[in-house]
Formats: sequence, structure tokens, C-alpha cells
Amino acid sequence: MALTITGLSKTYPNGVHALKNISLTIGNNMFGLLGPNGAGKSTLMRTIATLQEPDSGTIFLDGIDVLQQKDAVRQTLGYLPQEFGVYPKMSALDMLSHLAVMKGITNAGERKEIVEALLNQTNLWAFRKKALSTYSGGMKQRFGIAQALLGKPRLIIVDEPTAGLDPAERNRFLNLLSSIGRDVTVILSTHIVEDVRELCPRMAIIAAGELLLEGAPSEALAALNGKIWSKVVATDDELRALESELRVISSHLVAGQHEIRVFADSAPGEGFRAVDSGLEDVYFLNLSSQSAAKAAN
Ligand SMILES: Nc1ncnc2c1ncn2[C@@H]1O[C@H](COP(=O)(O)OP(=O)(O)OP(=O)(O)O)[C@@H](O)[C@H]1O
Repeated sequence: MALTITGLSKTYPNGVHALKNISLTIGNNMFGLLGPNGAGKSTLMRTIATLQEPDSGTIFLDGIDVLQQKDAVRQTLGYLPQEFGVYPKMSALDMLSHLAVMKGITNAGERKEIVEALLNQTNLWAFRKKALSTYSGGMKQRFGIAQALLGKPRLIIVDEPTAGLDPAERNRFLNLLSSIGRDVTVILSTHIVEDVRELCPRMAIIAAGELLLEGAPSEALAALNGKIWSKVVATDDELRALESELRVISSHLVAGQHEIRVFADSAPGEGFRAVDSGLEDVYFLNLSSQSAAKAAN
């Protein structure tokens, strides 16, 4: 399966330029779309899911013209939106059966089999008769995956699915996604770097509507090898001074002191130690390069 996005742009009526000439190819397996809030991820996801129109550009899912052949896309696509509404009083079993009918699974025997299999796959079988309003965040998200899998889609889009989940629920949800990703292409949109690091053989970073990077996380990490340096900085003044001289890509407060990470080809000065690069470095470096480029313009 290949999803090929070419020159996609979108400006909302209020003037926000949410997508700027995005071109991207997404193949099999899990693909991570990483970006901060407001980057344009949901706009891109909704456009692929045929729920809104771009101003220009094309999207092809293998031979299907996504922007023209919406019914054909919907038959092969599962979507878990950021805000996923259900009838709260309905049980998972009844809601999933209802959604299955809407997906065109009209044969009662076949529907029962599919619904039961999906509730088992998402570990919700024991809770199938409980009202959805009683579900935890993680259970709701797993239910969201069950509904996205109705109709055997080849492509599944999940938009910020782990935001708000506690660590155990998040873990369980990511395991579920990864098992699905073996058979189906999954696009995982997220602002959480670890989600991508743990699951996705390929990724893209977008911010302010622009594509900043596309590739394998391992390659992006390798490109930073030996170029990330760390130092603990005692005062705000020293931090400001270093920020004006060096490419400081991130700074965390650790026990009241700033621990900074700097991008540089060689040791940037006294007190710096070489550290392993992480995907967060890739992410913050790309975001800071974009801000610096904008400031220079
Ligand atoms: N319907 C809309 N009308 C006007 N502006 C919009 C609309 N939807 C999104 N935007 C704006 O477009 C930009 C991209 O939003 P989008 O929701 O696609 O980003 P995102 O990466 O999904 O971020 P978030 O996780 O915060 O939703 C933001 O500045 C947002 O405020």
C-alpha cells in the first residue's frame, strides 16, 4: 500500500495557513506524524480521511484518487479522530454493532462474528455490556480502534490517540497499535516523541503547516551522532549567554538547574559532555531551525 500526498495546501477562511505544500509518501507499516499543537496534523488527517477539502494538491491511495473517489477511500480506511463521539449510554457491543451496520455489514451472523472478534482483539470483551460512559480513557481509545477496524481497512489513521492516557493505558494502547501495524498501514499523529520512537519505522515532522523532515527515526538519529552536547547551567544569565552563542536545542530544569542540550560539530566549550542523541533532539532541532529561519526572514 502507498499513500502519496503531493503539494497539499490549505488556508482556513480566518487566514491560518494550516498546510503549506506538503508532499509525503507513506508505505506499509506504522508511520508517525509528529508535530506540536497547531502544526496541521489534524487538518492533514481529516483531509486524507475525506472529511475536508484542501485548496490544492493531490492524494493517491494506490490507484484511488482520494480527493475525487471518496466512497472508494472510505471503504478502505479506518479513522480514529481526536474527538471521538459515541452514544454514552450504549454498551460497547451495541455501539459497535450499530457502527458495523453503518459500515455496510448488514448480514447479522457475519456482523456478530466481526464485532466479537474486534472486542476480543482490543481486550474489551469482558466489558462489552458496560455503557461506554463508564469506560476509562484507555478503554475508550481501544474502542475507537475497534470501530476503526470495522470493514477490514488497509489504512488506519489515528489522531493524537495517547494524549491524556496514563502510562499503563498508553502502553497497552501502543501495543495494540503495533500489533495492528503488522497487517495494516497505520498513520499515528502525535505530539509525543516517545510514541513515534517506540513504534514507527518511518516518520515525518510537521510544524506550522510545513514538512520539516521525512525518514526513518534511526537515520535521523544517526545524523546527530557525536553532535549533541549537554551541560548543567547554574544561572539564568549563563543560560541566556549560551543561548545567544550556541544552538541550544532544549533545556530542562533538573533540581532547580538548567540542563541544556546543544547541537555542535565539536565540543562547544568548557563543561560540556558528549551525550547520545535522542529522537527529542531530532524533533527540537528541527523545530528550532524552523523558528530561526522564520526570525531571519
Ligand atoms: N476549522 C478551522 N478554522 C480555522 N482555523 C483552523 C481550523 N481548524 C484548525 N485551524 C487552525 O489551523 C492550524 C492547524 O490546526 P490542526 O488542528 O490541523 O493542528 P494539529 O497539529 O492537529 O494541532 P492540535 O493537536 O492542537 O489539534 C491551527 O492554527 C488551528 O488553530
